[in-house]
Amino acid sequence: MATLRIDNLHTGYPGKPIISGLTLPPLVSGEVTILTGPNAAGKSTLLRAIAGLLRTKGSITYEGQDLGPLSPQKRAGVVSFMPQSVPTDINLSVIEAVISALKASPLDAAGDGNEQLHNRAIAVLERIGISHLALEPLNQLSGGQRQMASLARSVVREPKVLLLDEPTSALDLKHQLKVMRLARSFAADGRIVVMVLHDLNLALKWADQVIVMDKGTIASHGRPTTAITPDIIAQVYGVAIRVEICSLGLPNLIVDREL
Ligand SMILES: Nc1ncnc2c1ncn2[C@@H]1O[C@H](COP(=O)(O)OP(=O)(O)OP(=O)(O)O)[C@@H](O)[C@H]1O
Repeated sequence: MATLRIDNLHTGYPGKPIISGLTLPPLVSGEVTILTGPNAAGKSTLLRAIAGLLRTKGSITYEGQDLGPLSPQKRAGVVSFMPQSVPTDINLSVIEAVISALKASPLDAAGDGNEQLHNRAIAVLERIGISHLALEPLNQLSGGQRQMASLARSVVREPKVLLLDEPTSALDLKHQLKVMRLARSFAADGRIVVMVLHDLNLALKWADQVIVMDKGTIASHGRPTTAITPDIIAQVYGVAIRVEICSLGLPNLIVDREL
């Protein structure tokens, strides 16, 4: 079992510290961790820091190896980050965008020729269920289609750690379930999957572990029904909720009122 450890992490933006001394529970391969919490809690900042996109102090280790000193290329071979907003100005087809994510990756450096890169990209589009969009220009896709294409770009490098920032925010109900099922299957491949989600019902039903962040710190963590309780949600969001077990035996969150 591979483990990502984040200890005493400090990060933020120039002149604007957001996270100061954060230690996360271990993130392990095979598991989906859902990171949730109010707007501006620091969730995206945390993912960006793990991805190596922000200056950090403290330690981020994968399998005991400090990721800090790795070159961007080596780090991208370990960690892949799907950002919240998908660029709309890329003048590429979906398949070209997925292949471009592979270029300069360790898989490319391993000497795979263009045909292998193309086949790898097609296989990912098929797995994600969007091979019919392969030749569509990225900038002419719907928001949800673009989000699925962005997911393809983030997984094509076969990262050990997959960081997905609100990957379901533009998706209809069916595609939300599809992405949650895919996230579980990426974990089943042996990856560490971390997703930022606002939908606490998806978190309750699909996560192995939930981390609730608030103001750059951890408000709670653990198995979904341990981390998401009426007390924690009242404290962090100022909202009264109930968690009931539905007829399928799954936890279901009902929002009652603002407090
Ligand atoms: N590029 C940036 N430069 C400066 N400050 C930033 C930048 N991006 C985010 N911030 C600030 O960092 C804080 C945390 O933002 P972050 O995006 O990490 O929150 P979040 O928990 O992901 O929020 P949301 O749920 O609204 O997406 C906010 O106060 C925000 O204003």
